[in-house]
Amino acid sequence: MATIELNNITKGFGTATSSELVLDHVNFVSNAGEVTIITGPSGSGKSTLLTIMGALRNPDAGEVWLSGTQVNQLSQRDQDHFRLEKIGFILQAHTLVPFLTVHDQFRLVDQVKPTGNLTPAHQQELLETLDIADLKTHYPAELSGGQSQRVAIARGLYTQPELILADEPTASLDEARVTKVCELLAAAAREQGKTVVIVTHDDRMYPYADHLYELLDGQLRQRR
Ligand SMILES: Nc1ncnc2c1ncn2[C@@H]1O[C@H](COP(=O)(O)OP(=O)(O)OP(=O)(O)O)[C@@H](O)[C@H]1O
Repeated sequence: MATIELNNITKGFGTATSSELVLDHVNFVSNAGEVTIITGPSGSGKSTLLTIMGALRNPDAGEVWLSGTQVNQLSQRDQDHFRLEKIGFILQAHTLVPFLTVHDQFRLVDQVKPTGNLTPAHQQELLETLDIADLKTHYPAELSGGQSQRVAIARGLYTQPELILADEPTASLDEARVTKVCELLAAAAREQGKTVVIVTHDDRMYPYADHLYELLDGQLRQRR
């Protein structure tokens, strides 16, 4: 069974009189243990596709199947619960809660999802790998773009989710840290059987992907 299966997804934005079709009958499959990268020009709909994949937004038509559940047919409440249990999002850095320290960003996760998260020792190991262990008492406004990004990555992996969906996770990172992040995401797929989908322009990430897709003119084409 595929972990992610999108069937004939369409999504448009616009008014009653004019609408732009961003996704035009898109099909996609990803399995446990795989890293998939989706690339494409700015504005081609990559983030829209990722948010549909993560049940953050519903398509206009088509089916979104995650781990055998058709999530776009669930109620809002059941979608929320599904996301919490199964999906780790690594979105842009501004998703950090501004009034919580780095440490408390994780405590908040513990409050909403009390089970299944990394043990304190594994959390510490993750923070050290990402070189953010010394930043626990800092607030998001006190972090650089790259530091915020690494906190968001750690928070996304902390819940040990079955599906990891990342939007431009390396945009503010230098070469060495890009390698670290890629190794972490690849290890989550290959060693822990997670399904990892990354939207990125960053060609430094491409070597880590099992499959590479390009989104262009509403169509998703497999490049590799
Ligand atoms: N909520 C929305 N309301 C109206 N239009 C939207 C909305 N979200 C996205 N769009 C439009 O859909 C198109 C695709 O946007 P999206 O952010 O998915 O592209 P992208 O490929 O991720 O771009 P980038 O690489 O620049 O982040 C754009 O034309 C955008 O203006």
